[in-house]
Amino acid sequence: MSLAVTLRAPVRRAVFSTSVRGVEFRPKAYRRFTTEGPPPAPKSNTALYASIAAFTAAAAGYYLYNSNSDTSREATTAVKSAVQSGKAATKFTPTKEDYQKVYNRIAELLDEAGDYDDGSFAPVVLRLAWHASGTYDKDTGTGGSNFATMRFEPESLHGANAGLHVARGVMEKIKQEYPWISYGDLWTLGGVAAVQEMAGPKIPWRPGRIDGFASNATPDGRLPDASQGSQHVRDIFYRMGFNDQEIVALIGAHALGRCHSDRSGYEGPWTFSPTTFTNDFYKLLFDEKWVWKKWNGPKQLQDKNTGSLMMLPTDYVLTQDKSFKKYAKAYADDQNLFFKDFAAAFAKLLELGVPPQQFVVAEPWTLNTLEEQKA
Ligand code: HEM
Repeated sequence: MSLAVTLRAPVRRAVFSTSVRGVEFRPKAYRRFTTEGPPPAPKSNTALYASIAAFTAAAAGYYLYNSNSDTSREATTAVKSAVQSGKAATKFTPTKEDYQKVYNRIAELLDEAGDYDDGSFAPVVLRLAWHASGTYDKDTGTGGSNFATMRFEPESLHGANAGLHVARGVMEKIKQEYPWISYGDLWTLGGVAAVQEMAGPKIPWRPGRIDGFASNATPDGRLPDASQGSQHVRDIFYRMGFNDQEIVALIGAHALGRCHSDRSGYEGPWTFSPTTFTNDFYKLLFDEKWVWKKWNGPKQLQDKNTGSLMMLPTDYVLTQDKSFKKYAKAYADDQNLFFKDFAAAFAKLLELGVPPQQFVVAEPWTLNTLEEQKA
C-alpha cells in the first residue's frame, strides 16, 4: 500500500483536521501531503478504508506524540480519542463574538459575589490574571500566561498564590460552559473583564494561549515579595521585561481589592472604592500621611487619618524611589495618563510567554463592557 493511497482515505480529513482550543491544528506532516478533499469512496471499499484510516491515525498519533510540542500532544489526544470513539475530532473555530460571549459571562459572574469581600470577584480575578502572567522570565522564555500552570501543584500552593483558588473556582464555572477556551485565554480574559467592568480602561486582548502541563510550571519565588524595597521590585519586573514607568503603572491596580491576613498576612484595602478602577492609589500615597501599623502582622503602613487604609512596603517605595516617584506623581495628577499607561502595560503583561505565532489574530481586539452592549 503506497503512502499516497493511504492519505487519500475518505476519513483522513476528519481525523487529521482537529482543533486545539479553537485554533485549527494541522500537523506539518499532514499539510505536506494534503489534497483538496477526498475522492468519493466506493462502497465496496469501506473495510479497506477503515483499516487505512486506522493506520493513518496511528501514524499521525505516533508522529505527534514524538514531537515535543504541547500543541502536538494535545492534538494527539484529540486524534486518539477521535479514533477510539469512532467519531471525528470536532472542529470549532471561535470568532471574536464567541470571545465576547465568554467575556459577558465572566462579567456577570464577577458581580455574583454576594457577601464575598466588597461584593465583587473582580479584584481577585484580576490578581489571578497577573499571577498567571507574572512568572515570566525574558532570558529563558519560561513562565507567563501561555500554559496556565497554576492549575497544578505545587504552583497552586505557592505562598504568593494563596487565595487565588477563589478566582480559579469562578473561572472554572465559565470553563464548564465554554470548554473550548484554553485556561490561559480564560484567565487573562478574566483580567480584562475585571478591569473594564470596574470602570477601568479598555485592555487590548487576543486569544491563542494553550494549556500546558505541570512540567511547564516555573519555580516558586518569581512573583514580588511585598516586604521588599525598590531593588527587589526592579529585579522582578525587569526580569519580565518591564521598565520603571510600566512597573509604577501596573502596581496602580492596587486601587482595587484588599489584602487578607489569612492569605498574604497583610490586611485591608488600599482605597475607599476597592471595586472601582481609579488613580486613587497614587493620590492617597501622596495626599495621606502613612505610618507603620502597630500589630503582630507583617510590616505594613496605614493612613494616619482613618487607620482604615493600607499600603504595602513595595507600594510605599513608589513615593521614595526617585524614578518611581516621578511616574507615581504623574499618575496621581492625571487619571487619563494612568489609564492609558496601565492599559498598555497590562496588555503586555497578559501576553508574556506566548509565542507570537500562537495568537490567532495579529492585532489585539477590544471587547465591549456589559454596559456598552446595553446602550
Ligand atoms: C511589587 C508588586 C506587587 C506586590 C508585592 C503585590 C502584592 C500583593 C499582596 C500582598 C496582595 C494581597 C493578597 C491577599 O492577601 O489577598 C495583593 C493583592 C492584589 N494585587 Fe498585588 N502586588 C503587586 C503587583 C500587582 C500587580 C502588577 C497587579 C495587577 C496588575 C496587582 C493586583 C492585585 C490585586 C487586584 C489585588 C487584590 C486581590 C483581592 O482583592 O483579592 N498587584 N498584591
